[in-house]
Amino acid sequence: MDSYRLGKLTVRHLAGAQASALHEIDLAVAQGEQLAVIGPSGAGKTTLLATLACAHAPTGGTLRVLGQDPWTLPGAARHKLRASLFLAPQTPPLPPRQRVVTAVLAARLPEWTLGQALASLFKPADPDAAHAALVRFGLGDKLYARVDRLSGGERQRCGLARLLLSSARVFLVDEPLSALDPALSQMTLATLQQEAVRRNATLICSLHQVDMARAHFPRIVGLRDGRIVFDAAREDVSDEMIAALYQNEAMVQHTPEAHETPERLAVGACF
Ligand SMILES: Nc1ncnc2c1ncn2[C@@H]1O[C@H](COP(=O)(O)OP(=O)(O)OP(=O)(O)O)[C@@H](O)[C@H]1O
Repeated sequence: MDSYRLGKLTVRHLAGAQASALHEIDLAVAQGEQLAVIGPSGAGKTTLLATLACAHAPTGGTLRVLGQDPWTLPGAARHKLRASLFLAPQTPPLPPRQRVVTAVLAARLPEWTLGQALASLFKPADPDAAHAALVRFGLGDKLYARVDRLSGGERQRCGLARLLLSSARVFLVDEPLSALDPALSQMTLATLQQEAVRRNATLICSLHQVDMARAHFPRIVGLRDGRIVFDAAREDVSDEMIAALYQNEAMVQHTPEAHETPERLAVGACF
């Protein structure tokens, strides 16, 4: 079964300008596939991941998630579908005063009753599982640390450790390496990819590190101005395609019109 099938999908932010954040996106992703989404700032990567996580309703086109249309499902069924999708935002929403163990175990909230959830706030339900997840991200010594005492990179990996405790079949990870040094970046990406393979989960990861994307992901989607510029196997992605994707429009040479010549401007400036 496909994890995703998008047809001419368009998304507009309510508070945004008139332009859509995603414009007529066609995309099919098979279960277990691993792909990186790259593109300049503002290209729409975060919006795409949030839409795939069913956090944003599209304004046009079609979206099928694990064979279902999330936005025609009743609320309870959509909630159940969302539990199969793990969205790891770039800045994980971890309560600052909470212990790391509690924050990581919160990944199990969708499976718990209210009583179990409340009990785990006072006595963590499964600290061994939380510890094992943290070890895989190099945070084994932070189990009982307070979240607000973690560095930015530690907090980011703490958010990713939650993913290991979830029962998700799709991992949607937004710029997981933005606060990490090169060695931690390698380890973090390897852990995410190994876990995805282990449970045959789909991994869709937005990255600013183009070299990491090309080195580690078999499929690369290039996004710019809310549109897919290319969707290709990594061996088919050339340096020219990358350069065009990131080409800065502001740097494009502007040929002045006759009335904008320096002489004319100078005369105008004198008077
Ligand atoms: N909540 C919002 N309300 C209004 N507009 C938004 C909102 N979030 C994003 N946008 C706009 O949607 C477009 C896509 O933004 P998005 O955050 O998806 O890009 P991105 O590729 O993830 O950028 P970055 O690499 O800088 O994180 C941008 O023009 C942005 O200004």
